[in-house]
Amino acid sequence: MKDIKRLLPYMTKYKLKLNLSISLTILYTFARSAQPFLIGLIISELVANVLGNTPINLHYIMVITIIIAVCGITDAISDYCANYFLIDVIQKGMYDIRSDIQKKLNKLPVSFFDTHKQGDILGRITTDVDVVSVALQQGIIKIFAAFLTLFFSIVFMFIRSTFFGLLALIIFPLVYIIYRKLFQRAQPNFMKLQNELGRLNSFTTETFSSHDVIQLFNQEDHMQEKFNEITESIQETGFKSNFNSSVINPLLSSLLNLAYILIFLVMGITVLRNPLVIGGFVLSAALDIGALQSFIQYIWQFSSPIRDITQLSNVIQAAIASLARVLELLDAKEEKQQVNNPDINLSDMTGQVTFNHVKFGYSPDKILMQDVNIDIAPGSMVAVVGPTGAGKTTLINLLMRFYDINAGSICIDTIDIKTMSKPQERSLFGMVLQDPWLYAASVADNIGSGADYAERAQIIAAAKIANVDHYIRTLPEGYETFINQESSNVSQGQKQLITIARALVGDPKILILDEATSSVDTRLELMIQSAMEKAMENRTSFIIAHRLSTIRNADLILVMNQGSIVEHGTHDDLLLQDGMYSSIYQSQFDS
Ligand SMILES: Nc1ncnc2c1ncn2[C@@H]1O[C@H](COP(=O)(O)OP(=O)(O)OP(=O)(O)O)[C@@H](O)[C@H]1O
Repeated sequence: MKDIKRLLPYMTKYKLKLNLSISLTILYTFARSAQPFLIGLIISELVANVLGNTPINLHYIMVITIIIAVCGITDAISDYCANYFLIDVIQKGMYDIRSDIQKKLNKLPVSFFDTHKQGDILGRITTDVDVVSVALQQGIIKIFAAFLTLFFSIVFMFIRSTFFGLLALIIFPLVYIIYRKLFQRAQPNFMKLQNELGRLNSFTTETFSSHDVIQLFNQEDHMQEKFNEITESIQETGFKSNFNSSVINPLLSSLLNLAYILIFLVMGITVLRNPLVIGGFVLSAALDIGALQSFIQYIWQFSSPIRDITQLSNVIQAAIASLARVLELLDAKEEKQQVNNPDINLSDMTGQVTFNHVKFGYSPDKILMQDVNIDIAPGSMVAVVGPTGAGKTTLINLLMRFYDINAGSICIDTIDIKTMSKPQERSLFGMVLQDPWLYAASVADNIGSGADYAERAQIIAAAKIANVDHYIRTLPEGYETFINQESSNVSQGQKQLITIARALVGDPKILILDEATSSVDTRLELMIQSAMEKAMENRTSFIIAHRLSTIRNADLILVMNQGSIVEHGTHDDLLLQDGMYSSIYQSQFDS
């Protein structure tokens, strides 16, 4: 219930349309419920005229018939319009939820994505929001209309006969108790089902994105087994939840039929014993034929809204589970919003970097870096090397403040990076990641995204430094060539050059290059190497090097192992030390 309340602001934002929809629903359910009552009035009048041997009161019958026609037309038109406005409100509400999720994702810390799988997040934005939207669309108006129809029907029944009105009311506590019991039984399974669907989403995203690797390592059978395990669990929880939910409808229908039989029985008795007197109390006079006809119609009509409510039970239960997953994402702890520090003049910064007694662990109980100290002069080229898992990427992650350190400080130009806002700090950096990721947009937009408001001249200048201007000009539409979703219309090496241009477009003070491990042909490799060398000129640069041949000219080489800097110096110094660097270098040289 608390979760459903959280949805309300998304709907009430569109107050006018929502109120219109609610008013029109009240109108059409009233008009619909009035019809049996009005027909009953005509029948009563006809019967009274025939039995009393009086002429048929045509005027009365005519007036009521016109009212019935007006009710019928009002019913149809307002039903249509109520749906129209409600669907509009719901779709706008879902749009708002999705954009809130998108905004939220931008505010979440990097560590959130370490613990939440991509496919699962994707499922929450797409499927879960959709399940909520369908339930609101199919459910909310039907359930609201169902309750109103029941309410108005009872009101009309009471107008005709208080006793039978009361009798009809006994159905409701019965329906409520059964519905609540079955609903509670099915709900945990619906939650499990939505989570399992999230797991399937993650699994398929992972397998599709690494399809070639799976085939390369003959992992198809293993993946198939994992897939079967998830889908079997979905099948099992899907059966349990939907079966429990689907039992509600037939069970309630049987009970309703029993209740009707009871009511008809009492009606029959009142006709035989008029008035019905129990224990000295006059409970009821027999209904006349018109009233009897209205009652029978109302009682049969009861089943329709009750059936609507019960039939929608599984849609609603699935939506409650999906809503919980959506809200969990919306409630995730955000990174603190930071304001730019006005005392910092970014354009005056030189790119000097220091790490002072930095201590860090991805989790507090597993410290990776105990005491890292580095001092890098502005404009130096720094290479970070070391075996896999040594902490090279972590060092960069900390410098970029993707994670906060446990102790110590990291400074740029003696200013602790914690005193800057993250956007302020990150505007000092250009970054070339190991995976040269491009998004579906033109080449120019891809390069331009490396800076705020990059002009065409800046884009071309960056492409020239990155040795990629000539290649771009040979493309069918030059800088306007559209790079497709998978970036499959540019080669791996060309992608790397474009990402170098992207990193340079904002003329950053500090450049980070995570050297790609995948090999490209020798000519392209030379082009990439020369692009990187040009890119590093006149700025502080960090290069995570996998091929030591690229870093011989580095001003400083940091050798990392198990989170610590175990050696540092120039290439020649380190070879003389004959330590870890020397042995890594030797092994690469030998191979
Ligand atoms: N997001 C993370 N959450 C938890 N542990 C992590 C995370 N990222 C890295 N680690 C762990 O931290 C250690 C250092 O990892 P890091 O990625 O910095 O190494 P690396 O030197 O860059 O390795 P490689 O050369 O293989 O890229 C490893 O033991 C790794 O398992």
